[in-house]
Amino acid sequence: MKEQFEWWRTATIYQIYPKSFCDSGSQGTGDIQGIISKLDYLKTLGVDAIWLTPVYSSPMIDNGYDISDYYNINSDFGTMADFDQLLEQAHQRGIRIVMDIVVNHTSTEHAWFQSALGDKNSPYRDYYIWKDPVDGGAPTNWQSKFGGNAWELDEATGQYYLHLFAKEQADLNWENPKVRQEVKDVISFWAEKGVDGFRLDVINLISKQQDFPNDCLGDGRRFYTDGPRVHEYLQEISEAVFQKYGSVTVGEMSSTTLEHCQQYSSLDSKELSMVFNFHHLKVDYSNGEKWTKAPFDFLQLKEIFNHWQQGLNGKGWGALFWCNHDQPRVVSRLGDDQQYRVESAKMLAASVHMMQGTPYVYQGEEIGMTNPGYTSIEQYRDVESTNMYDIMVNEHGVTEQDMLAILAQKSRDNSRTPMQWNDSQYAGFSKGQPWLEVAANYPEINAEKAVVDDNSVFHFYRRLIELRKEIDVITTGDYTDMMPEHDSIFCYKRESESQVLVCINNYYGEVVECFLPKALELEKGEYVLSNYAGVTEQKPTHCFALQPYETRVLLINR
Ligand SMILES: O=P(O)(O)OC[C@H]1O[C@H](O[C@H]2O[C@H](CO)[C@@H](O)[C@H](O)[C@H]2O)[C@H](O)[C@@H](O)[C@@H]1O
Repeated sequence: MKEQFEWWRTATIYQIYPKSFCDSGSQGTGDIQGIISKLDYLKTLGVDAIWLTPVYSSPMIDNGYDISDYYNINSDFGTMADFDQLLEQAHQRGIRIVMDIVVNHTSTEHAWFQSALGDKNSPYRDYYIWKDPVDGGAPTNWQSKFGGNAWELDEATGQYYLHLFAKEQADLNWENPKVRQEVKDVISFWAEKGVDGFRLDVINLISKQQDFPNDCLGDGRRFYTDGPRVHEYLQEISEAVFQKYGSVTVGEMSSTTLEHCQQYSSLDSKELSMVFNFHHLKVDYSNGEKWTKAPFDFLQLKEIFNHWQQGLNGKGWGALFWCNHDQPRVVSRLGDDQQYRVESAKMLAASVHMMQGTPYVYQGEEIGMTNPGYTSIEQYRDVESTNMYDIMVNEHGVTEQDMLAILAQKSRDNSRTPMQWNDSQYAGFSKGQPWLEVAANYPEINAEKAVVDDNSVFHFYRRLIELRKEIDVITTGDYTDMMPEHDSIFCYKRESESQVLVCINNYYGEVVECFLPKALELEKGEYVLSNYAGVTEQKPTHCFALQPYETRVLLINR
């Protein structure tokens, strides 16, 4: 079958957020030379590819997701020569490079927008989405994902432009064929350089319902999420660029559905290789609201995994992940980042890495980095966090103390703290003061310590990455949740004609008894991985006690 020859189905991809990864000097922000200096570390971890979040020219209102020039490197990160060196050095080590492409919107400092602003006759006016005022105000009640109305007035022309994110991120008008041609040109430029793939930012938002109705039920997302022409546009770009260059592609799908994702990532590769969806990361949203402080719903988490694992099997392909630059650290979120930090970080890792899909590891996840526990609004830098703080405190009457507690759980800055390389000043991230405060636990939690400790979270991830290449059923097997009703164990089975793999996880800090069905042929089985000493030497049994946050991976060769 074709998919057996696609490298990314057995690969693990490492996400780098360059601003926070490694500074080769003392400016306090990471750079490309810093990344090059850590390629051997990534080689030791065993990852197949790096997904690099945006390094293009940008005013950095949204840390690079506001691009002002798609053909240049942001001077804070280095030069095009540095980028070419990174590509060459990564390739020399057998590591591929996946670039982030942000084409739902551009920065308002992009030359196209600068020409369009204030001039209805600009050749670039129709590159963006402009509307006349309605009743003297915004054209619709759609909300920006970063807070407030999604339309901003262009005073010179009296029209509004659409921005689904910050007002400095203007949405492109994909109805205009010239915009689609520009997108193809941009992607071709990087593919020609030898870049191996692309991660497409919020790509399912590019097609808006053209009558732009008010949303009396919500924030407007139903009129542009998985919109009317999105599949047509993706097929057009794929045919012109991705298929031509053999690029791997992963689409970030905001608030999407399984049915659309089956089509985006269908096995005929007409659109994308795979998709990110975020439903499993909303199980700690109270009534669907992100800006709340709530415990996670364990049964709902399992239901979501079951829905997506079974729904994509044989129809599409998903990315497997807990962490990225928009999500809090998973060990703080779903694990125990104090007493059982190491055990819970490993258990959470195993529970997604043994599923079907392509795992993504976000920088620092592989050493069990935690949320920093900021206590003051001055410590935050993220545009979404600071906007929402103002809105919740000044417009919704949330107390400052409550909002700080919410940010400590939900802010995107939780994952953007500098990478903890060693126990020297600033965690070895930079010789100068970092742009965002380092988490105070870096003397204990850092890469240097992890690499020399065989029992570290780092070596557990390394083993997970290896197992994916050694055991076929991890890539190909069907998925069944064996205990969907259990209130603390997540135990699922992967099954092919020749193998059965069972991944058993205790999601809580108490010992719990686990009973495996008699039908499992345990006499042919062995434990291939565990986060507790001595388990892999044991013969599997049908009944045993699972320790706090214990994970066991059991393989049965039929
Ligand atoms: O939570 P969802 O509605 O499912 O959306 C998924 C994520 O979408 C946005 O992330 C990406 O686009 C932003 C604008 O370019 C950028 O700021 C972000 O860094 C990108 O990853 C949204 O900002 C995230 O919070 C959502 O998780």
